[in-house]
Amino acid sequence: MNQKVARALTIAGSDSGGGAGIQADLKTFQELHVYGMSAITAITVQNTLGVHGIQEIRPDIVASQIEAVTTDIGVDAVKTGMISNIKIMEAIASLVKKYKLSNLVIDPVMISKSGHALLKEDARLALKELLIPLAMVITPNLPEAEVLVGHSLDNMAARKEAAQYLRDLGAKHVVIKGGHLSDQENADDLFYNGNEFTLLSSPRFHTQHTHGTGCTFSAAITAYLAKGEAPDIAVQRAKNYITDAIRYPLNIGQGHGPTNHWAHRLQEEQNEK
Ligand SMILES: Nc1ncnc2c1ncn2[C@@H]1O[C@H](COP(=O)(O)OP(=O)(O)O)[C@@H](O)[C@H]1O
Ligand SMILES: Cc1ncc(COP(=O)(O)OP(=O)(O)O)c(N)n1
Repeated sequence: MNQKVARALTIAGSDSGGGAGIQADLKTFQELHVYGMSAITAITVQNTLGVHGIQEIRPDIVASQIEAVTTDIGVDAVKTGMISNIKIMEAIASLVKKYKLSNLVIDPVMISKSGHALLKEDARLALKELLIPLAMVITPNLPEAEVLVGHSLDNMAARKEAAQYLRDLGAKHVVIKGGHLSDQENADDLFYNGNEFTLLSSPRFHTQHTHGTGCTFSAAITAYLAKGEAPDIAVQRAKNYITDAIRYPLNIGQGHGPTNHWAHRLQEEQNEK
């Protein structure tokens, strides 16, 4: 077997509970048959009930992790998740430029669903100025998009304008995720490629097991980009992946449990029986 292996790097925080962050990203890469690598930005003490502590990693150590894998193994696509402070953000942006990591997916993680701040307020501007201009795809959830544009986005016209604003900052493709629109029947994400708007649509499942949905979705986009898919296709395939991962929950933990990374295999396994 002499097959080319697609390689993806996640630059994100560790979630000890395994539902979000680095752990969710690596599980997603593995499930989608992409070789996964990591640069850890912070260690969180976390479970399905919440975030109980954070230890940031030194910026030079974050940078060294990125350099180590980029210069040796190589990276076909990269994603960022939790980047809590400006110094780490500066280090990442400079290496993305140095190594011309063009397939960059930015999940602008700010607050966990349990309400814990994962990005310092003074780092928001750096996110806009340093990282977003480098993005192939950016995937804010609704509250994150509102912070980035600085006002509420309570209707579709406002969300389309926000997507254009993020394009103008330099992100080539924008997905404003609709998971937080809990009064809507569907979980629809607004995708914008600079020419047209598309809805990535799925049924909305009434479940408390949505911890790490954003991480898993952005990791799946990264995996498909690493495999050579165009961004328009990568986001749709990632939407299918996260939809199944939410549709068939694992029912783990006492709080907001993780998504099911094996779910996309259930159909295949049924067919094999
Ligand atoms: N209850 C749900 N049912 C179906 N899809 C969902 C649900 N909640 C979130 N999603 C989907 O999961 C992905 C992540 O969205 P979201 O939860 O908004 O992000 P985040 O985890 O960053 O807050 C999106 O594709 C969104 O539409
Ligand atoms: C270490 C770490 N990174 C990111 C998040 C946020 O994950 P997300 O996919 O947005 O889902 P929720 O945690 O908000 O449910 C996290 N919690 N931890």
